[in-house]
Amino acid sequence: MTTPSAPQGVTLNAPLQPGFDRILTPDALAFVAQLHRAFEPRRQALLAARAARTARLDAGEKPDFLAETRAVREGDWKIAPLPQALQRRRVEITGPVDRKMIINAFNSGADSYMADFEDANTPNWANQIEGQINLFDAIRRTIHLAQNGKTYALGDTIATLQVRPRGWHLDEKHLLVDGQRVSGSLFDFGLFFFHNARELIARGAGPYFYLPKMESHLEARLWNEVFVLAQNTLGLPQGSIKATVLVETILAAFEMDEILFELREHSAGLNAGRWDYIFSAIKKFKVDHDFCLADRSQITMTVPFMRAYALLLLKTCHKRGAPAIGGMSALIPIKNDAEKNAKAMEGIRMDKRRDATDGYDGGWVAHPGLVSVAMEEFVAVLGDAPNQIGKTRDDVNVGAADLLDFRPEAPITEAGLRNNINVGVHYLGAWLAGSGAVPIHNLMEDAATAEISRSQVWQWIQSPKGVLSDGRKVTADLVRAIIPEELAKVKATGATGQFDKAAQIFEQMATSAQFTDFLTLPLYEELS
Ligand SMILES: CC(=O)SCCNC(=O)CCNC(=O)[C@H](O)C(C)(C)COP(=O)(O)OP(=O)(O)OC[C@H]1O[C@@H](n2cnc3c(N)ncnc32)[C@H](O)[C@@H]1OP(=O)(O)O
Ligand SMILES: O=CC(=O)O
Ligand SMILES: [Mg+2]
Repeated sequence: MTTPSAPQGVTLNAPLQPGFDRILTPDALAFVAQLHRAFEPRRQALLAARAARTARLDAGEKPDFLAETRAVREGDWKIAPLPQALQRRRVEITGPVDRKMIINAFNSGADSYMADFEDANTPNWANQIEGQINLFDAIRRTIHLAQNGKTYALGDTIATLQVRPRGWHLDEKHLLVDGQRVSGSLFDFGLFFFHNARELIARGAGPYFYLPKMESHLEARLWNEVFVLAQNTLGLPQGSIKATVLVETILAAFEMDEILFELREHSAGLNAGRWDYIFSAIKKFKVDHDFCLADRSQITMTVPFMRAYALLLLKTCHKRGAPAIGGMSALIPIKNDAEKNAKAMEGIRMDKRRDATDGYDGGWVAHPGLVSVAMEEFVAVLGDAPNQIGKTRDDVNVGAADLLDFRPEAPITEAGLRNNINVGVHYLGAWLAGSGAVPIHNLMEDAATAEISRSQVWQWIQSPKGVLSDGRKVTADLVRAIIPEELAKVKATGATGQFDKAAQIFEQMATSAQFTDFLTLPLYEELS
């Protein structure tokens, strides 16, 4: 519908539930429309460039560091100084923008909190707008909640807020400008920035963001231009915005210096987004018959290509005076099983110890129950220091071949195949029902981890190397036979979700000859 007060050319295709008008004001919509008109052609051109690059990779091209940006890599420059609020980021908690979780995350004891409109979130209309309302209230400290006999409000000391808008590939179909869907990135960023940038600055912090799933420095340049226009429009000083880029695609790993350089006035460093990174490696080399990774559980941070990526990210950041933030272990606290829980906590401890010892300035956790364990590991290395950006890693030497050293290839097991199918069906079903982050088999699953599961099944069917350790080839027929069995197991957990529909979509995505670029693209079209 076009509301009477909607700006020229702006159409809202969704119900205005009570309170939504606080966010969807005519001025805020006009701001998003301004961003759309300024940047949508570039977004589309960059998405087309992704597709063209994919076609070249499918034809056998191997990524390498860019010849045309050698001067940037070899130049002596640093990012702009960090604001006080982003100097200390030893533990960052992340989570969906649900009201209770927002309050819990702010109060968790973490230095920073990344409110997630991306991997941990189903971008249905209610989640997107309620998430904006929740953040609006939290920033002004008016947020509170009474639920299940408990009351929730912000404590005196809260984490520094960072917000992750959706990636460039996603649309927001409920807002049309001049008849076109707007970008999900610009919708999430635009509404948040319009309402909160000034307020955040007045409260001693600023509009801080995490930027997901970029594949090139040109995509970072687009974000930088968005920031410049946004700051000018609101009359805020250039450089007020700070953004940390997730290096979570294999192609971005070849352009880390360039990404920091593009955003240098607005940069708050890089983060090693491990799960999307693994997914991206599978996606970009999906038709390379020499490439086929083992069971998902085998692809840890210490396998050759992941270790190379983590060290190169760290070295690149510190050379440029930028924070290097570690990614997330999928381990979460395990209720009612002390032994398993102790093992999970030890896993978290080891993960953070490795990052801190390597030189990372902080790392992500998925759950408030993990903050103190992660903090202990960073404090053990950093002491009172806010970060260890001064620890340069000139000893690290990572080349293209190291980033592309895709091992291990074995084992691929029936248990691994079943687990991928089970997780895929469960996650897709939960996502369709509105939950973008779910505990499955005692692990955090979100859009990035689920992407690995479903893309591995696709690749194991397509690749000659997709052979189980008992000698059976993974085939579409085998996968079709297993799906109903795993669907029944998912339903038997009593979890909430649209699992029958999820199983259909999973089967289609896993067994069709064509690879689906992002699982969230077809799923989004299923949302009303
Ligand atoms: C690949 C990536 O992009 S990683 C980043 C994206 N992923 C994420 O952010 C995942 C964040 N984590 C989560 O969503 C959740 O921890 C889950 C879904 C994995 C598990 O959630 P639950 O099953 O609800 O956990 P659990 O029951 O143990 O929660 C205990 C309490 O902690 C709260 N909690 C759990 N995780 C979080 C979180 N990340 N932020 C804030 N509060 C949280 C719960 O709301 C609950 O609160 P309550 O006691 O007041 O009711
Ligand atoms: O966004 C983080 C990731 O690991 O993916
Ligand atoms: Mg990710």
